[in-house]
Amino acid sequence: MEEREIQVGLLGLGTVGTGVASIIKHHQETLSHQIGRKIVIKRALVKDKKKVRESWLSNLELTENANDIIEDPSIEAVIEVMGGIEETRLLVERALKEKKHVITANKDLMAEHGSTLLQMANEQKCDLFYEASVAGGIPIIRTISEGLSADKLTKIMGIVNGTTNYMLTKMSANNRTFDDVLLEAQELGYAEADPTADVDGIDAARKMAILSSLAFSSPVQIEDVSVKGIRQVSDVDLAFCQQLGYTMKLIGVAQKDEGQIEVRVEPTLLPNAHPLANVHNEFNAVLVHGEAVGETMFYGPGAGSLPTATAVVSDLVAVMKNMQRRVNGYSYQTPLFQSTFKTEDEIQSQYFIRLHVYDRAGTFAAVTNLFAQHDVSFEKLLQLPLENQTELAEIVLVTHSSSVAIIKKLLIALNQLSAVDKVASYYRVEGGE
Ligand SMILES: NC(=O)C1=CN([C@@H]2O[C@H](COP(=O)(O)OP(=O)(O)OC[C@H]3O[C@@H](n4cnc5c(N)ncnc54)[C@H](OP(=O)(O)O)[C@@H]3O)[C@@H](O)[C@H]2O)C=CC1
Ligand SMILES: N[C@@H](CC=O)C(=O)O
Repeated sequence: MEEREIQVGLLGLGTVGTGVASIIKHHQETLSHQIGRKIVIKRALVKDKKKVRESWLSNLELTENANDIIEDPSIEAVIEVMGGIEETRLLVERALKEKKHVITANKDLMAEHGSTLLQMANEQKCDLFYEASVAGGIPIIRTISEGLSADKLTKIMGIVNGTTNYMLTKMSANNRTFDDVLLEAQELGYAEADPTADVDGIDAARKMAILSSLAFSSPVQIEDVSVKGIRQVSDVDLAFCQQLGYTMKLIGVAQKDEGQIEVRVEPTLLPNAHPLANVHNEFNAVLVHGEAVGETMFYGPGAGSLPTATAVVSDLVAVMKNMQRRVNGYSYQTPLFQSTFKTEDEIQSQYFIRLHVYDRAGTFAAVTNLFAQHDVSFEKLLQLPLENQTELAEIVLVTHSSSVAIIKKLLIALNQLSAVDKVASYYRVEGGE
């Protein structure tokens, strides 16, 4: 090994791993200019060495045995881009015990085991950085933990999953089907190996747990996040959204109010003029609100090989700068305060509600009476015959802000009303009042 080299081990050489290798190869000059050392990938762990890979990767030494990286004393930093939780956790723990710095893009791992791993890294005087785990190429973790560290953050609201944003964009603008656009997002390398986590909102929920833990200095677990994915979003919902002047996005919201936290992820309607309504395809954006700074917004590609790899390699640069200063082991702040979580009675929200009703005299009056009984007022409204049906019609409305608990009671009562066939769908509306 040349004296001015740093040897790193790659755990994984898929979409992100290949991007990391590419950046290290093509940006070597810029990187070594910053850190004074050349970065060399000593070895990459893969599942299947025989798999056909891009020809320029043929110089990389591949292994199917993680020990070849974890137990190699010449490797000073390990980049984990293989995904998964349990097997990966053991590898990361072993790497830290071997006093190797770790960089990971794995939000599943960090949302589940982040605090334990960070504590371990701290004890071992090793860095554990995870910028790529949230919002791909947007440096949002460093922004929250360093750039805005002087402020008291009160709200984070964002699009933090590239796959579902890509899907909703294509479904809304091009009338494409869910399965068709999901396949395309997989082919483009945006989706997880198992895309269930993307479409069911779990990936976004993990990212919101990571962001809110940092922003509010409180431990937020995945179980604390209320989650709904985009599976049930229909072309009819998207068409009504457009008619009423809204855009549907999978939105993550985390807010802290008088010590109480609320974190959720769900398909949400935004007025078309809302900044997040204009974030399309695989792009992500995060609005961060602080008491002193007011509102800030961060935008960029949320998934994909090179954007994500940029975050990973920037973490490696941070590790190497810390090595030069001998200050490794203090990766971002660790949660300090315990918080309580808000109940549905304490959360106020607007809702879009679509009903299938029996098309007869008195139906509309029965529906509006029920809204009045629950003290829920509404403004926007469409009432249309239901396609291919003689006896059913569709009522679409947007409520004014009400407590979520009351809206839920109203939805149950609507389902029981004889004038109503069913509540066809309902979504939260953000930024509308
Ligand atoms: N794709 C993206 O846009 C983003 C991904 N991430 C995260 O980055 C990580 C990697 O994602 P991505 O690159 O898309 O995943 P891929 O599925 O494309 O790549 C995974 C790589 O890890 C290897 N691997 C997987 N499991 C094992 C195992 N048990 N033993 C040895 N090698 C293994 C695979 O080997 P082989 O090549 O032989 O199959 C492959 O090289 C995940 O945690 C993901 O959530 C984060 C932000 C964005
Ligand atoms: N599957 C994820 C990849 C990046 O985290 C996404 O689509 O956002």
